[in-house]
Amino acid sequence: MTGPDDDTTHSALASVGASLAMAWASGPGRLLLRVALAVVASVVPVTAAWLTKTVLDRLTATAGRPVLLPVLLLALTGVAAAVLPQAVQFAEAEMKRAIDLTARERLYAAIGRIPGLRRFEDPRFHDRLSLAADTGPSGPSEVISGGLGGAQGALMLAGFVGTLAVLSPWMLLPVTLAAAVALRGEIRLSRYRARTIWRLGTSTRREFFYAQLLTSMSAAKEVRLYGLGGLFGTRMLTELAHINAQRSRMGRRELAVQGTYAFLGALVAGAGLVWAVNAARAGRLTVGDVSVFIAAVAGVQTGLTIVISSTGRMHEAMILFGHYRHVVGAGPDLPGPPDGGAGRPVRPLRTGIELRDVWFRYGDDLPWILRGVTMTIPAGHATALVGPNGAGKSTLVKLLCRFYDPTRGAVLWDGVDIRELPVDVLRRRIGTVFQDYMAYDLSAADNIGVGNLDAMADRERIVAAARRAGCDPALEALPRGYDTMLSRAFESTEYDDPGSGVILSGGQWQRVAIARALLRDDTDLLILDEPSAGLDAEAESEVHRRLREHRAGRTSLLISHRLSTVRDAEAIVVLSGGVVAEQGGHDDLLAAGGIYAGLFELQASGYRDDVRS
Ligand SMILES: Nc1ncnc2c1ncn2[C@@H]1O[C@H](COP(=O)(O)OP(=O)(O)OP(=O)(O)O)[C@@H](O)[C@H]1O
Repeated sequence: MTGPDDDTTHSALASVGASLAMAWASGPGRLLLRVALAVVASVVPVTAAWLTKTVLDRLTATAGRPVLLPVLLLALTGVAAAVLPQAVQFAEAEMKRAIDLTARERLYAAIGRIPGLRRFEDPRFHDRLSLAADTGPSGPSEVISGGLGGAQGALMLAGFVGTLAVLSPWMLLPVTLAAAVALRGEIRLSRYRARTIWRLGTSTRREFFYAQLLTSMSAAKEVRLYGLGGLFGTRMLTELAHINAQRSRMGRRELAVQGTYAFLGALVAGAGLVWAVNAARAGRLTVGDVSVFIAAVAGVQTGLTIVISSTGRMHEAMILFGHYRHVVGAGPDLPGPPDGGAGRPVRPLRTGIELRDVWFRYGDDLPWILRGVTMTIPAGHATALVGPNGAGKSTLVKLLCRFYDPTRGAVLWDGVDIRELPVDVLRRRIGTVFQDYMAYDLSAADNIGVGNLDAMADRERIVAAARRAGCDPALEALPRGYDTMLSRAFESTEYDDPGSGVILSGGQWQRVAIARALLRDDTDLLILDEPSAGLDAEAESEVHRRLREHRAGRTSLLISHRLSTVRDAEAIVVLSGGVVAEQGGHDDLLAAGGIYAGLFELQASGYRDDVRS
C-alpha cells in the first residue's frame, strides 16, 4: 500500500470524477443548485463594481444623466450579495449531508464485502480505513465545493482582470505574478497537509486507543485495579503532544506561506491605489473609473484568494479521498471461485470435511502455525480437537470458516476445495461459537437473533435456541425479558428507561453465544471452540449434555481443554507443534499412552488428589 505521495495526477483526477459521480448519485438537483449559485456568486461582484462606476460617473457628469435604473440594479446586486453566502452555505450543507450518506453506505458495504480477516490485521490498512471513515464521507463535497469555489473565484477573477485590462493593462503583470506564486505555494501546502495527516494516522489511532481505554467499561476494572490511569493517560498525552507538534508545524508553515502572499497582494493593491488617485488628479480617470479600479484590484485579490484556497482545499480533499477510494475499491482479500463465476453450489455435507496437508502462517515473515495437518471431520459425527495453548486449534477453525486460505494444502467440503465454493454460502452452512465470541450492546433477543438473520424476528425460535443453550430461565427473568438490553452503554430506546440495561455474568454470556450458534439449526457443521470455559461444573455438564443431544447425528467439531467434555466424541484429534500428533477414540488414545493419555491423567489426578485431601 502506498501513501498520498504516490497519488498521481491521474488518481487525483479520478477522485474528481468519483466525487462528481457520487454527488450526482446522491441528488442531481442539489449539485445543480450548488453550481448555479456558484455562477451567480461569481458574477455579482463584477456587476456591482461596474454599476457603481456608472452611478458615480452619471452623478459627477456635467450634463445630468438618469441614475435611477443603475441605482436600482445596484441595490438588487447588493441584496443578492447579502443573501448569496447563506444560500451557498445551505446548498453546500444539503449536498454534503446527502453525499455523506451515500459515501458511508458505500464504505461500510465495501468493508462488509471483505471476506477474510487478513486486511483487518494490517496496520496500514487500518490507517487508511480510519482516514477513509473520517475524511472519506466529506471528501466528495470538499472536492466539489473546492472545485466550485475555485471556478467561482476564477470567473470573478476573469471579470475583474477584464476590468483591469480596460483601465490599466500594466497592473495585470504584478497581479498575475503574485497569483502564480501564491497558487504554486498553496498546492505545495495542500500536499504537505495531506502528507502530515497521513503520517499522523498511527499516532491518531493510538491516541484514540488510549483515550478509549480510559473511558471504556470493559477496561475500567483493570485500569483501576492495576492503577493504569496514569500510564495510559501519559501515553495518550505523549501521542497528543506529537500530533499537536506536527499540526503546529503545519500551522506555522501555513502562516508563513499565506501571510507572505497576503502581504504581496496588499503591496500590489496599495501601489495600484496610488496610481489611480494620481491618474484621476491628472484627469486621465473619472471618479467612477477610480471606484471600479479599486473594486477591481480588491476583486482580483479576493478572486485569487478564493481560487488559491479552493484549489488547495480541493487538492487536499482529492488526495485524502484517494484513501476512501482505495478502501472502497480494494476488492476481496480472498480469491473468488476459480472460474470467476458464482462458484460451485454448496451441497449438504454427505461425507465430511477434510484438511489435506494444510500448512498455514499468518504472514510470510511469521512462523508456521500449521505444518501439514491432515485430518477428517466425518459427516454426522462428533470430532474433538485438543492440544496445548497455541497449538493452532482456533487457527484451524478460522481456516474451516475460510477467514484465511491455507498457505499450502486444501480444505475440502465433500471432496471439493472450499476455495471453489461461494464463501457466503459456505459460511451459512456453519454455526460457530468462537472462543472470543462477541457480546453485543443489544437486547437479549437480538444477541441471539444475530446468529441467523432469517430467524431474528422469530421469537419462538430464539427462545428455543436459548432453551437448548440453557439460558432461557435467566433471560426470561430479566426486567424486560428477552427485550432487555444486555448493556449499560445505551439507554433502551424502546422503553426509554436508563435502568433497564443489565450486565450478564461470563457464563451467562457464554450460553447466549451458544444459543446464537444454535439458532442456525439447519447448518451442516457446528464448531464449538471452548464453549464452556466460563461455566461452573454443573452448568458445564448440563450444557454439554444439551449440546450432545443437539449434535447427535450432526457434524460437529468441539475444541476443549477439559478432556472430560471430549471423551464422548467419536474421534479425538490431538494437535501439537502444528501437526496432528495423535488421533482416535478416547479409550484408544488412553491405551496408546501418548500426549492425550498424559493430559487426561494429569487432569484426572488433579481431581483425585483434591478428593483425597
Ligand atoms: N491473527 C494472528 N496473527 C498472528 N499470529 C496469530 C494470530 N492469531 C493467532 N496467532 C498465533 O497463532 C498461534 C496459534 O494460535 P491459536 O489461537 O490458533 O492457538 P490455540 O491452539 O487455539 O490456543 P489456545 O488453546 O490458547 O486457544 C499462536 O502462537 C498465536 O500467537
